[in-house]
Amino acid sequence: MFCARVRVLCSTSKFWSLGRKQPAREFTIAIDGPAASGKSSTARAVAKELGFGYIDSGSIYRCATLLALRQGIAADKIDEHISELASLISEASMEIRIQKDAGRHTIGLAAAAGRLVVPGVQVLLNSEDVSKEIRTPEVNRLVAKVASDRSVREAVLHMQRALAAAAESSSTTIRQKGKDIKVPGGVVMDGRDIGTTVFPTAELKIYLDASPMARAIRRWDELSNQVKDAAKAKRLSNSRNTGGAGDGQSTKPAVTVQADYPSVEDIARELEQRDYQDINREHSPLRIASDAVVIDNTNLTFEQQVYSIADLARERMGLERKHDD
Ligand SMILES: Nc1ncnc2c1ncn2[C@@H]1O[C@H](COP(=O)(O)OP(=O)(O)O)[C@@H](O)[C@H]1O
Ligand SMILES: Nc1ccn([C@H]2C[C@H](O)[C@@H](COP(=O)(O)OP(=O)(O)O)O2)c(=O)n1
Repeated sequence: MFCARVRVLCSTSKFWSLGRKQPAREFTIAIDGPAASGKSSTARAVAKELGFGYIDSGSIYRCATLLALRQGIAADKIDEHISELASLISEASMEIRIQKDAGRHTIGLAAAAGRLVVPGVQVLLNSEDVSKEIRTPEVNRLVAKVASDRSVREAVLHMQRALAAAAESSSTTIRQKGKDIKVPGGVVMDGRDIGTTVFPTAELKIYLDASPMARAIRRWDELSNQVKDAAKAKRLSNSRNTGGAGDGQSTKPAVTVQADYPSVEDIARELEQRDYQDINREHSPLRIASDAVVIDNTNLTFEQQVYSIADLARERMGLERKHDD
């Protein structure tokens, strides 16, 4: 059930090299910020609100990291194998599929979003669904290191721009106050350097932030929901295999929810380390673009942040705001 689908085959697509002129765009929203500040969930919901395309640029760096892990490249050997890795990325095909409905894995997200629809995203690397594999602790640990290399960033930049060009929605006309108004098509992309490097002329740049503890707690909530979900699925499959549905006849012990996910403090440490690497790297570090609107969502609801960004975009497109503050 997909409402949008983009595919980029790196080796055959038309690319734009670093520094060359960007393709003309209608309306681009760049959302940057530190890890777990709410970028991707917000970007997906804003894209859905405005009928725009969406690209999660972090997933491209995560795919690059997965390629490195699968090649057996050790974390401390990345530098030695970087040109091999950059050509693997250039030869890879990647597809980002936007799902209409929030899937099982987004239960926490759906709760946070209230009545907002937050589409899920499926990521395909060389036609294989790697949506889950790119979010494992191994990838989390290595991704900032992989993303710090210039040749990797150059290969990913080509992919980002090509994916965005393919994902951009086309313009439509609406009737407002008796007048026909052109609504531009567009794309929302989230990451670390979208407003500074990838789309420096984006029509709207948002820098999303939240306190380190709020971010760690949100990630912990996500993990604990995933673990509970997995345990529930296992319980269901066990009860199916034993022919009962929790009827007390089963000889197998009930599956208990294992606390095999990290503590909030562990997550806070991991986020802090990754932020440090992203902020202090030489190439395209995480920075607040001078013309970005900074939103600290520590005390905002998910809906508040999505609606305020969507309304800011509407204002800049010459449209009426839809939500009152
Ligand atoms: N304002 C908010 N209040 C509470 N939870 C939020 C808010 N914004 C985002 N979240 C939740 O925070 C978690 C991390 O968000 P995510 O979009 O994955 O961040 P990022 O892409 O920056 O890593 C998700 O579970 C999301 O639903
Ligand atoms: N435009 C981007 C997007 C992500 N990155 C890097 C930096 C991050 O540590 C990793 C993973 O990004 P991702 O957005 O998936 O990470 P979080 O969801 O915030 O935990 O990729 C980047 O350097 N530039």
